Amino acid sequence: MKLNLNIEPLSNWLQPTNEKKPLVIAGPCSAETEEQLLATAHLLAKTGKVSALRAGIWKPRTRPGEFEGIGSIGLQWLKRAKEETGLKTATEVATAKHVEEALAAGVDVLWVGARSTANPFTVQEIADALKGADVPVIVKNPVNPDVSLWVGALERINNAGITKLAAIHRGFSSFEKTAFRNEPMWELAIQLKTLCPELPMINDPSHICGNRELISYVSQKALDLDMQGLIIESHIDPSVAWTDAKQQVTPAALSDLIDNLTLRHHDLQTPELVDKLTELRKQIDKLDDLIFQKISDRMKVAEKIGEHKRDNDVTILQVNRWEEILKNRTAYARALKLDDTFTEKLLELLHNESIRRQTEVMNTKTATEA
Ligand SMILES: C=C(O[C@@H]1C=C(C(=O)O)C=C[C@H]1O)C(=O)O
Repeated sequence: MKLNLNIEPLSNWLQPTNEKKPLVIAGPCSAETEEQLLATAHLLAKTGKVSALRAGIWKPRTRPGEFEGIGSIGLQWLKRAKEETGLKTATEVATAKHVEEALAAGVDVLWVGARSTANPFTVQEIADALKGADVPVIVKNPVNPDVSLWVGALERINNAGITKLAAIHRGFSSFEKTAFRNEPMWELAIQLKTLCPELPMINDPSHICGNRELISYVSQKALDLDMQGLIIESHIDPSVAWTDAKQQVTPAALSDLIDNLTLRHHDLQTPELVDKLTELRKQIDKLDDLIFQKISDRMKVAEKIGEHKRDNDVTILQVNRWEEILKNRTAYARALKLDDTFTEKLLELLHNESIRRQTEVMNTKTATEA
């Protein structure tokens, strides 16, 4: 399936400040005071590495009673920051009223937050308010790992006539506690990119990481996955930030971080390098064929086991055997330098398919019964 969006290239509305560096949108999680926003904006502009200033004006907070954003007054601060620094401005909108006010105040880029993307009513309300406007909109992934909701939100906004469109990958809520605040689940960003290769994708390492330490690793990985830009939270003094203090970086730290990122080419630069890649890809093609032949052989044996079980009234699932396979194969694969998690996922896929095939066999009548 391909996703048919009518979109303009990112370069039509936002460009990196330097072609050797990624596109960067940066700024505080929240606009707190006019002084904080202007001081941060000036330092960010001075780095020469930032194309747009981000700041939350209306903040969706999980629990009531926390700082819920400075509100409409912040739009005037953004306007002033833009006049003084020349940086474009970006803020989150979650209601029709936010859209109207942000457009009236001349905000350059609007983004739809993860909680809004998860709710089609909210996205439709935002889309309706955007009708007739020629403003860039970036849509964060939904909080839950569901690419359809992300796609649906992009379609609703695009159907409202917005062609300056991009996606933000900010990671997904997960039940498991990991090193990340939001699990990157890179495979979902890859899925969206595969559905719509022309859709610009911007990574949000601040919200994926939840702490400063991992930001450069996640940023580099995003660039290596061919994402076009980064949106990074930066505060003049993160230690006193009213929101997300742990994940914000100073403008100076942001500047160092960008200096240390490598922007790789999308394509190889010479015919010799292309030939080398083609040769290696031929090897991959052959190996993939062999893998699938072996998987097919394995499934045929599983079906024979299924027939044997059917003829002798034995259950398909045999937990002891399954556990033995998991243990032995993981050890075998580990010795071959394969990652345990990868091996377990692969074995689970094989086991599920083996069970599905045996279920079919079980429920097929034998020649004598028919
Ligand atoms: C094939 C069998 O049936 C099931 C499938 C297995 C497999 O595909 O390896 C292992 C154990 C069973 O849950 C079996 O019993 O050996």
